Amino acid sequence: MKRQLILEDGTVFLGEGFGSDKENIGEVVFNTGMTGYQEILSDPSYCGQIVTLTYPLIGNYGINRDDFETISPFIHGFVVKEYCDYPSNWRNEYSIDEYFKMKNIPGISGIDTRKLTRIIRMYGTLKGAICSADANPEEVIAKLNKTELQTNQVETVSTKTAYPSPGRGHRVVLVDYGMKHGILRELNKRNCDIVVVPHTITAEEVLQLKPDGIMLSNGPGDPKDVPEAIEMIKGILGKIPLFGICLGHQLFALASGANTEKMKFGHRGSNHPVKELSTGKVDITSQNHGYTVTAESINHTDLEITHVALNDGTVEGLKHKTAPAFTVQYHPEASPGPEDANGLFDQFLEMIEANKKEGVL
Ligand SMILES: NC(=O)CC[C@H](N)C(=O)O
Repeated sequence: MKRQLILEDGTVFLGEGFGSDKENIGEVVFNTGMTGYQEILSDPSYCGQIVTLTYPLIGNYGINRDDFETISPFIHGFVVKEYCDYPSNWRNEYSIDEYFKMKNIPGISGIDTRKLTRIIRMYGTLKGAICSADANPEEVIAKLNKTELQTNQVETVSTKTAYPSPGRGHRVVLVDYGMKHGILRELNKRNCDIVVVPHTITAEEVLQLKPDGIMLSNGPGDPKDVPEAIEMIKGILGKIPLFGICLGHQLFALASGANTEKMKFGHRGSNHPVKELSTGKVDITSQNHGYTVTAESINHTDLEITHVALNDGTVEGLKHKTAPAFTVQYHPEASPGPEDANGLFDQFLEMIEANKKEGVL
């Protein structure tokens, strides 16, 4: 079935539909990862976005039971060059087409994704619609120009109630702003006694759980749209060791008095080099973000930049000068992508242990 991808700048692409035949609007972003489409389509940080993949062949290993990053995806659409309807892999359970039909997500194939990516790089991320082939482009463009994109994505994706993921190790409160399962897997692997909590949790409620540490998860949207989270972080900063990833990193920066800004087209892919300033060590990292912490805004805070992106020099890691707290813009849990930065979870646990010892003395 023919379908269209229409962008707010007036570009119209004609392609073949797969998945749901629903019409969807979203912010069109590109991801340069060569594998890992299942983790990408199920990462809640893409809530409200239409993702195009620059790797040209998508779907060849299907969808399996084990690689999801959330139970139900929040992505608004998938745009690919060549779609494979006959996946071949021993773990394969569904084709993307079958899976997207179940989850009511539209996909479009046969698109020149290289051209689309160049448009996004020139223009910046822009609004787009996946719609039927007989939709009138002018009407769709007018609608795109009128439509305000969602700003309550964290509320949409965060858990509504707290739940435990018990272990015998350190008690970690994991705030779910749109948490990827990869973060939970890493903490489980290290035997943490985890309580996953909603984004609305207050500082008092966090402290009542008597945690040894707090983790701020990744999540969708603009960090400035989650003021309750910024307040909570201000209330616990310095009281318990803190580790934040991606949106968690941005929220930590805002709570510490720094600023964030929207990037032109963001970082989304599995091979972003990041340098640790204290050692000069470079990690290849998995990334997915459209906002960044403004480097100059750090000067007036108690924060220190620990990591920078080698591609564009943007802030990739922060630590507090006095409180036990550090955060990264990239994804040490990978899923998908390289595991170079996985040791940051161990650093978090070492920080918890050091903090406990200090408490005893
Ligand atoms: N993966 C994330 O947590 C993304 C953070 C934020 N939504 C951004 O786009 O920058």
